[in-house]
Amino acid sequence: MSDVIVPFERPQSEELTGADRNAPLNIGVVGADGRPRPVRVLLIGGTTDEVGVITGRLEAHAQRSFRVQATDIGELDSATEEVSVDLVLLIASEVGPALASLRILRQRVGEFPVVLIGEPGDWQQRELLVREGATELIGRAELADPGVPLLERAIDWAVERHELQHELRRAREVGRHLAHHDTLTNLPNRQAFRARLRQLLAQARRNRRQLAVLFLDLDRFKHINDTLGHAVGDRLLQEVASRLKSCVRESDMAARRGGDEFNLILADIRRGQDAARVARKVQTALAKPFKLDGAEFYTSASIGISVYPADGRDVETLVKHADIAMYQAKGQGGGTHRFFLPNMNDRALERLELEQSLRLAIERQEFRLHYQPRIDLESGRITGVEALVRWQHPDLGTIHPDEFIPVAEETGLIDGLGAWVLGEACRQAVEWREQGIVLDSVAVNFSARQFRRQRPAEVVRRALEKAGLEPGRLEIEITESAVMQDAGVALESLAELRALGVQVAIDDFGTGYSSLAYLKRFPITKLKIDKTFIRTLLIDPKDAAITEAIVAMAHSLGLRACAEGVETRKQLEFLRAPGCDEVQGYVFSPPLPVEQVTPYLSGERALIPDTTGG
Ligand SMILES: Nc1nc2c(ncn2[C@@H]2O[C@@H]3COP(=O)(O)O[C@H]4[C@@H](O)[C@H](n5cnc6c(=O)[nH]c(N)nc65)O[C@@H]4COP(=O)(O)O[C@H]3[C@H]2O)c(=O)[nH]1
Repeated sequence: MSDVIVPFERPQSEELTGADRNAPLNIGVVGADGRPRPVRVLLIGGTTDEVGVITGRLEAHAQRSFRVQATDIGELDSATEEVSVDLVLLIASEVGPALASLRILRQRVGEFPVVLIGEPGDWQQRELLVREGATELIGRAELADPGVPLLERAIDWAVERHELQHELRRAREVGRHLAHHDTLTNLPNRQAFRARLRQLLAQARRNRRQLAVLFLDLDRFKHINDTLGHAVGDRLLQEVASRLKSCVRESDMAARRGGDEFNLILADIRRGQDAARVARKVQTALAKPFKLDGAEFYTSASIGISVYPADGRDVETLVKHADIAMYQAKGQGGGTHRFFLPNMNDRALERLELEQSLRLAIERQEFRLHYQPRIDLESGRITGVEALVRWQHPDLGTIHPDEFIPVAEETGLIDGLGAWVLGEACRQAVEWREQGIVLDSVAVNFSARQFRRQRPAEVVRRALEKAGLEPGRLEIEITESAVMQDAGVALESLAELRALGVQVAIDDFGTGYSSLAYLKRFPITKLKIDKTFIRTLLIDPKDAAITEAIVAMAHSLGLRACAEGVETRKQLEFLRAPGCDEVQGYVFSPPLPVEQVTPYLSGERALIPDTTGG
């Protein structure tokens, strides 16, 4: 074996011209430092003269230098063991040895261009040689002719073709990667997740091991996306993806299903609690603030867990059950995990049925509004009513909002339903006015989603205009938790509502976590004390103290205080002392259909506090 080192800087060859000379032949020509390096050539076979001719011609090559190792065809086996080559020149006249050499080369050295220098055989033989790895074929006789730069061209073409093949392979790999990965987060996508889960299930079955599927949905993601824009939402998802990856082992998988939903596979767990540990780890990872665009965001996830084989033996069942468990976690307020339990299935089915009939209910106009009077505690006058929606289900009878508002919220059906409630309440207020019943205000509940939607004031303005109601006669009730979800954005929406002239009450006050700094700045008109405090007012001195404190705080902020859920005369009396302005509750009246409430509003019937409850 000889080793010929050819210096790198070569004068330009007169033989290679035009496109050939400038062709970008990079494979094997660029070293690790980014600088061109000699092309490593393995020259196999040939006579001493031929080896001499070839090395001479390579030395004279215009653009690159070559480092040639020559070996006999018979020594190929041992020669290729430790060489790394960029290009092979194989001299073999017979098809048999040429094919055998090509096969050895492919096995031992791998992928590289091969210029076969031999006797031109028939096309079938040529085809066979190409199939076995010959990139270019030239005749042995042509080597000797210095006037024809066939060898140089063959080398250039071989390298070029090899490079193209290489690029094609890479493009295919990229294509395959894209087909199996989510472009935003670069995590495996849903298809890849399913394929991997199928594979891991087969392994778990063989080895009698357990595995867990986690279904993860970010809490409040839609809110971030809606209010801060998709660009911030996307960056948050990317950051979440990388945190999720760091929570699982190499053998596990973190995948993105789409939107803000992710799946994890824990490939091998000893008991279910191992999955709970990972779920907690994920929550801890997500609890750290996300710094995007110079601002800090917080998110958490609702995680459902299903375990093979207890909760399912196939991909579909395990994913479905983890999804159901995730909904349960979400129902607990998010930021937590739940294991799948068999009875969750029934509840999930019920929910699905509810969702389906809720869609129909809107079309079939099965909703009615009931109105609960609100009374000024000092004068006993009815100041207004709160509109509360009821669903007259054709089979199930009256369904209360606590059962369907959350479903309507999650599915987005609240948009249509909320708009109907608002329009109907405004229309009714105008109808009462036309009957001579003038109320301070009619209150309408706005759900968190309705409020989050951009410009709730616009929806309200249109409803007022359509009904012909003065803005001051409408009160919008928004729960404390909905407002505090993103107090900064709420501040703007509330200001717009107030600018319209409508009144705004914070509902269920005391149950959420109000930032008093924000509360001070909110342009609201009323605080409604949650009925849970009123219920235990006379039993629990702490609730009594909280109620008094809320009334005092409302007054010092220049707001009215309204107590909800007042059921007894004693509660009513208690509320007088701190100067609570208004009350609402069964002690006066439950929410009533319009025909029953109207006589009270018109004064035709008097609203007398109920004494039966004590
Ligand atoms: N224990 C007790 N309860 C009393 C008493 N007086 C009234 N209530 C009930 O307390 C709830 C007060 O409404 P909320 O806090 O706004 O709570 C409402 C509100 O958050 C929501 N909701 C009702 N209608 C609508 C609507 O049109 N849109 C939206 N987004 N939410 C609505 O559903 C919740 C429940 O509504 P309802 O079932 O009508 O329940 C009503 C009412 O019937 C009492 O003395 N004792």
